[in-house]
Amino acid sequence: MKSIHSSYDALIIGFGKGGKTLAAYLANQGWTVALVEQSPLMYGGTCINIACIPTKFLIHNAEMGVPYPESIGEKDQLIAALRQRNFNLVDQSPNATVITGKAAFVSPHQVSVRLADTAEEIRIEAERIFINTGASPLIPAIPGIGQSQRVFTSTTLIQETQLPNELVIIGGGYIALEFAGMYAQYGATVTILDRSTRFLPHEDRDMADAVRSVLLAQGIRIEQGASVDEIIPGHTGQDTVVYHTPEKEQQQIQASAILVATGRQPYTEGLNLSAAGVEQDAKGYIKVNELLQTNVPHIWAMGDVNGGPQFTYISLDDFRIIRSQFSNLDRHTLLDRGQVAFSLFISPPFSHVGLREHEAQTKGYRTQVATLPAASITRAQVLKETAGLLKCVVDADTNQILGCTLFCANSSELINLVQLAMRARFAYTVLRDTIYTHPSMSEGLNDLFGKLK
Ligand SMILES: Cc1cc2nc3c(=O)[nH]c(=O)nc-3n(C[C@H](O)[C@H](O)[C@H](O)COP(=O)(O)OP(=O)(O)OC[C@H]3O[C@@H](n4cnc5c(N)ncnc54)[C@H](O)[C@@H]3O)c2cc1C
Ligand SMILES: NC(=O)c1ccc[n+]([C@@H]2O[C@H](COP(=O)([O-])OP(=O)(O)OC[C@H]3O[C@@H](n4cnc5c(N)ncnc54)[C@H](O)[C@@H]3O)[C@@H](O)[C@H]2O)c1
Repeated sequence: MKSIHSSYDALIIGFGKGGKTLAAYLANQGWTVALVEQSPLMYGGTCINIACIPTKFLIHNAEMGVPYPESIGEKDQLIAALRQRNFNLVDQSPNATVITGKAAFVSPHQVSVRLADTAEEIRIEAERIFINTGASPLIPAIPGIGQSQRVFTSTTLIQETQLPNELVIIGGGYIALEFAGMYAQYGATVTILDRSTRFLPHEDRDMADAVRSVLLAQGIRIEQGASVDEIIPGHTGQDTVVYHTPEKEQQQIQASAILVATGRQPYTEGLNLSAAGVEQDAKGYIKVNELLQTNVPHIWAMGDVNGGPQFTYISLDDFRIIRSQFSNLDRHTLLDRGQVAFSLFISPPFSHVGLREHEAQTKGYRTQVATLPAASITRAQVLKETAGLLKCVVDADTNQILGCTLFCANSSELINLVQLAMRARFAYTVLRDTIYTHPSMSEGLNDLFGKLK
């Protein structure tokens, strides 16, 4: 281990995507950098250890038919290797040091760190401080939830080596749907209990209905408007989840595992932000300006903890915003971020960028809209992945693409192509008339945009 100094040019708290990239960048520029991470099992942050990478690996294995216990073992090997690689990425730089311990502010320029191995408390000062501490699962106050041995979060469920027979998922967002698809493919009986009365409430109804029918066909039961009243711990390998429907009818379901996927909250526990005078919003997110500076000008907040969209690529873009303040590169701020695409990794993946049809109409656009069944794309037939629907929304007055939703094989790649076209402000005709390789899912864009007049 490298020796720890009492003072650094930059102190980064948390080993998230933005923070680790910034640590390597600043160290390369000759700054002295300390990166504090509370757990050796979290080098590299949430994405590689407990979120994007392990879940997408497990989803892919499920699609390939690899048995669950084997998949969990392979996943553990993969993330151990990535963890080491991420540690080296920062710590092997001569100007950067990874310090393993829990950081807490003592004053605006000083942080105490309780070292993970010795429990010793050390103090570090830094001219500039970057907070990148992420988010943690939000656990609703459901009676019995604390007593149950079968309640899991996304972090703990993917550590289970045995497949749960009956998985009940509380929530209907990203984690709920990705885990539902994955565990159903591994062979579990899956029920989603979603408090919202509408499935995928932000999506156009035609797209939401297409997703819902595919998940139902995969054997997943979906209860909308389900409010969980109680979890009753059982002694025979199952708990009882008691919930009521919008019509106030009480229902019960048996669960060998219960996944709580009801959102995530900023991770500021123990950080003692008040000692630095850093302000938080009503939900606890750290308030930042368009440069990601907090109200204390030498302290920045990046990644999930600053209340932006919770994606790894947003944390990386937060790095770009901060980098532009310490380099000769053009200034990049939150104001020029533009449209952010996302992909929900169900089978097939569901991806979106820009405005939905209902949003474009609410904003007063005169729209042209087209949809295309995924089955009409030859590549989808080749892949035997014919489920799904594609949709585009175009400004009828300017031919600009307003939004696109792709529920089809490879949509997590295709959506980046559409996003690039939107960013370049291409007319939709560019995507319609581009020569794509064959047979490819991209060719679907010829046909989708070709349906517009
Ligand atoms: C199950 C799941 C699946 C996901 N899938 C995707 C996906 O497919 N694609 C995608 O883009 N996003 C996905 N996300 C979201 C993505 O993981 C997060 O947006 C991203 O990891 C946030 O990174 P971050 O930079 O904010 O910090 P994080 O990576 O969360 O890092 C924060 C680090 O700070 C440490 N820390 C916290 N407090 C302290 C302290 N006081 N002292 C020292 N260290 C501290 C933590 O241990 C942690 O390692 C997923 C999330 C989950 C939960
Ligand atoms: N593919 C990806 O990029 C990906 C994958 C997973 C997670 N993520 C990120 O992680 C974040 C957190 O994911 P998430 O799924 O936990 O949150 P989410 O905000 O996506 O969904 C929360 C869901 O829980 C429901 N809910 C809330 N309280 C409830 C209750 N008491 N009972 C029943 N349902 C309840 C809501 O209606 C909603 O459907 C996401 O916002 C996303 O940014 C991204």
